[in-house]
Amino acid sequence: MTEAAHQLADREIGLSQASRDYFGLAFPAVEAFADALASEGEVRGLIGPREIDRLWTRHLFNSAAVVPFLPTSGVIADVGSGAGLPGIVVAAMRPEAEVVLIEPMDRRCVWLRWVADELGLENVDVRRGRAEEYHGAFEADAVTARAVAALDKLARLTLPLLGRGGVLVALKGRSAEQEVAAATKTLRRFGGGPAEVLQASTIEGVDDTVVVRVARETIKGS
Ligand SMILES: C[S@@+](CC[C@H](N)C(=O)[O-])C[C@H]1O[C@@H](n2cnc3c(N)ncnc32)[C@H](O)[C@@H]1O
Repeated sequence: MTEAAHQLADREIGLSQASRDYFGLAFPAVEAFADALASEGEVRGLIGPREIDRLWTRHLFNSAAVVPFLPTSGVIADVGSGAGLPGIVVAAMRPEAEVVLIEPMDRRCVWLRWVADELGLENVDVRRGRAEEYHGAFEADAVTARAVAALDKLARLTLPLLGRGGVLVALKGRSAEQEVAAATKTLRRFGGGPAEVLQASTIEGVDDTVVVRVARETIKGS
């Protein structure tokens, strides 16, 4: 192992411990979710073995970064939840909200229902299907998404799920600014206001998570 690799590993372990301490104290269900992903989640093929070592720093901590941008109650939909990122983390940290997890793959829905039940998260509602199938079915106060599609496509999928004043909070990476530029027309077409690219952080000193936030300002006919 090179010196740089050692330093990186130390940083990962330090951050994992800090994250685990923080979530373990404040949100025990997030810690229980980490344990479930690392055991049953790996067995069921929901998460790769390589990801287990960076579960906190790359996945849970990253997922938790959306939470400060979300309302404390109302309906929050997570589109393309997969293994439950960020949806299950959001449900654990926003216990007063109804969290709707929209996921087309049956195997993933079975997992999401199992893990929500295991963690005692009564505010989770798993709906199998594509986001498009739920347009007009309900009006969410917020929608979250991580690693589902570039913003242009994501806007088409998610903005119609929002009521007026609702917010899309998407986890993004370094391409966020370019995605916003490419999505300008689509955002306007679906009633979105200006997209904000924000650095998000739940642990001091770590700010490499990028969140794109868009409010739905208008709805056709209103
Ligand atoms: C790359 S995975 C990301 C999963 C999870 N959000 C994460 O960050 O680990 C993308 C997920 O989006 C789901 N998906 C793809 N198209 C979708 C759509 N139109 N509506 C809802 N979910 C969709 C896939 O089934 C898959 O679970």
